[in-house]
Amino acid sequence: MEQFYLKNVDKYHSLLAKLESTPKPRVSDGQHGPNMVVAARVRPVLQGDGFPTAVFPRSSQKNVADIHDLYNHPSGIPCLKSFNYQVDRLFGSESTTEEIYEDLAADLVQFAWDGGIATLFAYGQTGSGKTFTISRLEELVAETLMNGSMKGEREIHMTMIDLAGNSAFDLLTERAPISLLEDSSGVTRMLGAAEIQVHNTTEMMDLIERAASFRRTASTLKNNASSRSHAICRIRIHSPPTATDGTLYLIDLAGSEDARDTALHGADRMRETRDINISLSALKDCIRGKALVDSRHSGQGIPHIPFRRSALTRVLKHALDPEGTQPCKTAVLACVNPSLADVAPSKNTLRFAEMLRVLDTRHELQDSSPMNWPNHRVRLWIARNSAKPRIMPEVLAPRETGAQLFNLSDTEFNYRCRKCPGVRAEHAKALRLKFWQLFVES
Ligand SMILES: Nc1ncnc2c1ncn2[C@@H]1O[C@H](COP(=O)(O)OP(=O)(O)OP(=O)(O)O)[C@@H](O)[C@H]1O
Repeated sequence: MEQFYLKNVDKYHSLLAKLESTPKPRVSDGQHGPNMVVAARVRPVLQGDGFPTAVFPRSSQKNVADIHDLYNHPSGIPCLKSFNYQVDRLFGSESTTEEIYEDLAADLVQFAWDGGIATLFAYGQTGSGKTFTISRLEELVAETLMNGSMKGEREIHMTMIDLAGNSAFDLLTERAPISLLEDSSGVTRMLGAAEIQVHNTTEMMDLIERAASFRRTASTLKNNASSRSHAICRIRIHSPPTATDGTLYLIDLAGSEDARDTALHGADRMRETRDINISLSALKDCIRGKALVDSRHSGQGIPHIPFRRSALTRVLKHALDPEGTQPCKTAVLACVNPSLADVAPSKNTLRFAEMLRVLDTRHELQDSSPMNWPNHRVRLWIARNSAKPRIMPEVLAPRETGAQLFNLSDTEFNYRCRKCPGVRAEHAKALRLKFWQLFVES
């Protein structure tokens, strides 16, 4: 495939030049939940990449990224295939890690300082900038915790471990193996892992550097020092005896590897890749399960959350358990390599990020009578539910969209109402009247 892309780079540029400068707007699908943010970072094209960028953050919609792939059409004439993905926050190639810290991580640090469990994951294909981002974030966290700007006195304790398959290693004691054992309250303890108290930024940075030097890496096609394990940095913030300890996790997940690379390295690497994929899939289910409960999507109680499926989710159980008593917040940063040759894994990464998003419906449930909805919310409902394929209010005149909904049979209308989170069947009639009122006015 790389050969195909290389051969057709000029064609790719000419097809891009012919693209409409303002793509059709993607319907905004609402706000993220209170305790979960899914962001993406597109790293710059690096000198050695050798391919043009294929991932374009939209200027008109700040949280949408377009990917334009070059498709090897059976007719022999390459053509463009475009895809778009929506996240809660998108950081383009010019964004710095400092901006990401301010926008995404600073809130988590404060949350952990105040006694909550805050977790930040960096996820993405190999060579997409996860380690680059997490390392700098760790430095910024160290500066914030140690520069005296936070209110109150706390003790800071650090643990850094590495998970490869079901094995765990302590990165602060030269990769000594450790055991993951569940205690009687169901919390997984890292037995044998050192927990070191730090008193200033230098001590904290020394530990971070020491841990980085013991991280398990291997060479992949995309990255000469690819991380083949999940690195977990746990910062326990010990409060005065009356308050609960806060915890901040910064997690650099193992890079998802390309099938070509796996094929080159044989059975061991394939097993390793399989383990990584199992743990990432379990993580996705756990994060989503918790976010669903937090956003009150799940009316039928707590969904099954597969903590036991991987060592990673066992270790993080208390941070992702909807039944846990300590408040939790999670941020996921999907890292993307924008190179044209990496379009397939970039699409996978952004699809994974989209799957993690759970939109907040709490306000809808609190105020579920559509007669009380503000007009913008009615329009959003129409955009989501008016027809298949969806009709966007920008594409069709509002009166026409409203009329189309109004003219549906009762059964069809009720069916669509039931599919919309937060709308109960008994409100369908009110919703219908509201549409009529709105569109007669418009
Ligand atoms: N935002 C960025 N700006 C400049 N260079 C970057 C950026 N992000 C990543 N890089 C560079 O890209 C290369 C790959 O980055 P990194 O090792 O962080 O990837 P990774 O996703 O952790 O890969 P793996 O999963 O294989 O460990 C490094 O040389 C890094 O310096």
